[in-house]
Amino acid sequence: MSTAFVKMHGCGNDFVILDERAGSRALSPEQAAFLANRHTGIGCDQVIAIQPCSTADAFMRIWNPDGSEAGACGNATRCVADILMREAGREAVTIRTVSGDLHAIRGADGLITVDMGPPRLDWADVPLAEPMDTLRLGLPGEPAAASMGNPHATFFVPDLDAVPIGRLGPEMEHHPIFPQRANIGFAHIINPETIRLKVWERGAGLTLACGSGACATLVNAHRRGLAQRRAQVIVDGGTLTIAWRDDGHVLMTGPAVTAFHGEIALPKVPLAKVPLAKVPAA
Ligand SMILES: N[C@H](CCC[C@H](N)C(=O)O)C(=O)O
Repeated sequence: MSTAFVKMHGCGNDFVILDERAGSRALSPEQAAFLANRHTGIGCDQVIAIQPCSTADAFMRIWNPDGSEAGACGNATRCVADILMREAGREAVTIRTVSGDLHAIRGADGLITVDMGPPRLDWADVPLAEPMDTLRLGLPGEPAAASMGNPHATFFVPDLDAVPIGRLGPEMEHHPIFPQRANIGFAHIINPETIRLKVWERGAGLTLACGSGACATLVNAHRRGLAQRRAQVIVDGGTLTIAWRDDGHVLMTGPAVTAFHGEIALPKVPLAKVPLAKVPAA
């Protein structure tokens, strides 16, 4: 029996999105890894399931290519919002995730703004393995840390292209200070309203964009006095506008693009652990 999906991306951060509202399928981690694999499956940075929800427009689940589940995915949230808005003929929807309800609106320019909620800045909420100042972790490079419903560390660097991300990324992703691992952002402050960012994503590797990473980076940059409360975050796949509102909520604005629709036969039996596609050294 084949399964319909839609392939979408936000600034090149790409997704396979399954609509489970007709009948819950509850993907296994192995099936998610199969779908995400760029050699043996469809290929994407995250697999997304849209599921029924009685008190929001839909529930959204997020899997990384290694089969791990995540509590936030900014770029995919815009894509799911686009689907729901088009279906309902509305320009505003609410998507529930394990980290809370996310309100999305479409602007006159067609870009989608998601209220990603407030950042979590206490060490226990990132989470970190021990009490620590999240503004400057006691690690080489002194990254800042924040959660947007998923853990992020931000390294501020003078020259982004000189950073050995292929080595530092996985090293920090798996550092024991991050009991749930972490997404590792490398940010260069061009000016207080413009930041260039690359993210080694937890469970996915280097991606062309990371929406929750852009939010965490703006928050951490402002906390360090390096950026205003609103900035353009330039990622390899495009530009996101991030604003940390005075009420503490972080707004992320950017595109949501449909690449194609398709069908695939989902293997029923648990698959042997699908090898993570080798992430090209940065
Ligand atoms: N790898 C992330 C999930 C996807 C985040 C990213 N694609 C975004 O747009 O926020 C994690 O494990 O927390």
